Amino acid sequence: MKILIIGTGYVGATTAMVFAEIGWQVTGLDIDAGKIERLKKGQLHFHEPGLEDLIAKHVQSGRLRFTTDKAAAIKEHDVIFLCVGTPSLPDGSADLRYVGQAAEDIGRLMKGYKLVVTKSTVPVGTQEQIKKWIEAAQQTAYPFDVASNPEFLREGKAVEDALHPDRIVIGTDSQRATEQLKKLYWSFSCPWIVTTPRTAELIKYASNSFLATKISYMNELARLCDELEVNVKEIAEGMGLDPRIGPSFLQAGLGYGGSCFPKDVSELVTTSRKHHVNLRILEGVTEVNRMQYAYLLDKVRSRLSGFAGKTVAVLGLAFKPDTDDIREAPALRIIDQLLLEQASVQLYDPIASLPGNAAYQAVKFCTSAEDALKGADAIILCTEWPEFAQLDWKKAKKLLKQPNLFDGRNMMDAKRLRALGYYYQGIGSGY
Ligand SMILES: NC(=O)c1ccc[n+]([C@@H]2O[C@H](COP(=O)([O-])OP(=O)(O)OC[C@H]3O[C@@H](n4cnc5c(N)ncnc54)[C@H](O)[C@@H]3O)[C@@H](O)[C@H]2O)c1
Ligand SMILES: O=c1ccn([C@@H]2O[C@H](COP(=O)(O)OP(=O)(O)O[C@H]3O[C@H](CO)[C@@H](O)[C@H](O)[C@H]3O)[C@@H](O)[C@H]2O)c(=O)[nH]1
Repeated sequence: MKILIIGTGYVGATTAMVFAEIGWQVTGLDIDAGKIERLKKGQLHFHEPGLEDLIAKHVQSGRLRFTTDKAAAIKEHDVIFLCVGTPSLPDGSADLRYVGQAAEDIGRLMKGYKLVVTKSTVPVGTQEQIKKWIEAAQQTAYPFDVASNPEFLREGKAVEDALHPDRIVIGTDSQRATEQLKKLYWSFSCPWIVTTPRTAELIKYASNSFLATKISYMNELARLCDELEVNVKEIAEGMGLDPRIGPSFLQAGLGYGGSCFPKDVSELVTTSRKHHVNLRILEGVTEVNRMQYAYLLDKVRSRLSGFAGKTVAVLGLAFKPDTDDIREAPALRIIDQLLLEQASVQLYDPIASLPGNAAYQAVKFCTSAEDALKGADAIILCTEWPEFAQLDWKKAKKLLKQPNLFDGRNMMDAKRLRALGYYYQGIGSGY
């Protein structure tokens, strides 16, 4: 079986690598010629630890190739994975235009049986819609099957997650598709869930929304911790030792960002409303997350008695470490607000950069953390890059105008920094 991956972003490039790694012949197809040119040379167009080396290895061996030639690619491959983006529409629901375009291409250009597998995160009922799009575009009624196979990898840990998944979920009504997918994933020994397309689609949204719920729960609790002079990190530790709760996703901070949680929670809430079901917990999760950055910013504003004329060092831009992805990054909301309130912003991130638009012209993008601290009245830590913990904070204090440190990721040792003379505030850092 030859595998075609449509869309070579985070999920597509990683999926292509995984199938090449277990021995299949794989082609990546994208409409973005710039991305394909780089991938052909074994270069990645985003930052993901370990992925570029593996892609380069398989490009060199000839097991992995990349193209923009839709007609040839669709004709030559029996199994096609859809890995295109599904961003949010203004009403919060998923924009399926890229999925629709890819399905239409498949219908129009197929010349024999195809198995079309959706890895993109898509709303419940999308497999039925994909079938209709393909059928509508077909000139000859070649047979095909569709299947949902949601992806659970995390950015920054994509290689590890994709090569060692904790489950594989397959949603299809076709026995032939199930058998083909089991053959494709031959080397994986994790649990399998084979179910209906709708169930598979909902498992993905339910998983992301539950993880987002854990985070918002801890963020709300952190606000109470601040009032009660209790440290939320110790609460998380105490809770996490209960195996029914588990230690992960209990870190309070600036809230969740990235290309998945915000849009997926929003899609599930929007779809539910269309079915006259109000997911009140998830509405609360979204609301807590929306205001979490403002919670920290209020503390900074109050400490500085307003932002006008003040210099603020923002450390970290990416929505989390080990990625250059800034989609829905809390740091962006913070920078927007600081600029609005006429602060001077000095920003540093080890790999992420600001969008090139005029709104951010006023931000001084620095080449080191130390550079960003020079003359600052306050520091806001927005991403828990390890290099920030390793900074010489004693020396750093001398660079600052005022030693105010606001830790949006609760990553620093509060006692040590206070002993060094910093005014330190985390989120729910309590005492
Ligand atoms: N990023 C993640 O960590 C992650 C994890 C799990 C699931 N997902 C889901 O996977 C999907 C893809 O996410 P991503 O982050 O990889 O997106 P992305 O934006 O990084 O990549 C999507 C790619 O698809 C290409 N594309 C769009 N339309 C196309 C078409 N008709 N033909 C060929 N290529 C086309 C784009 O040019 C782009 O390169 C989304 O539904 C997302 O929710 C993402
Ligand atoms: O305890 C925690 C854990 C995470 N976060 C934040 O939550 C966001 C998302 O983090 P993470 O889940 O690690 O990153 P993603 O790459 O967005 O991965 C999520 O979204 C993907 C896309 O759907 C899924 O495939 C993954 O399973 C799911 O973890 C980030 O802003 C983190 O800073 C917290 O604030 N506290």
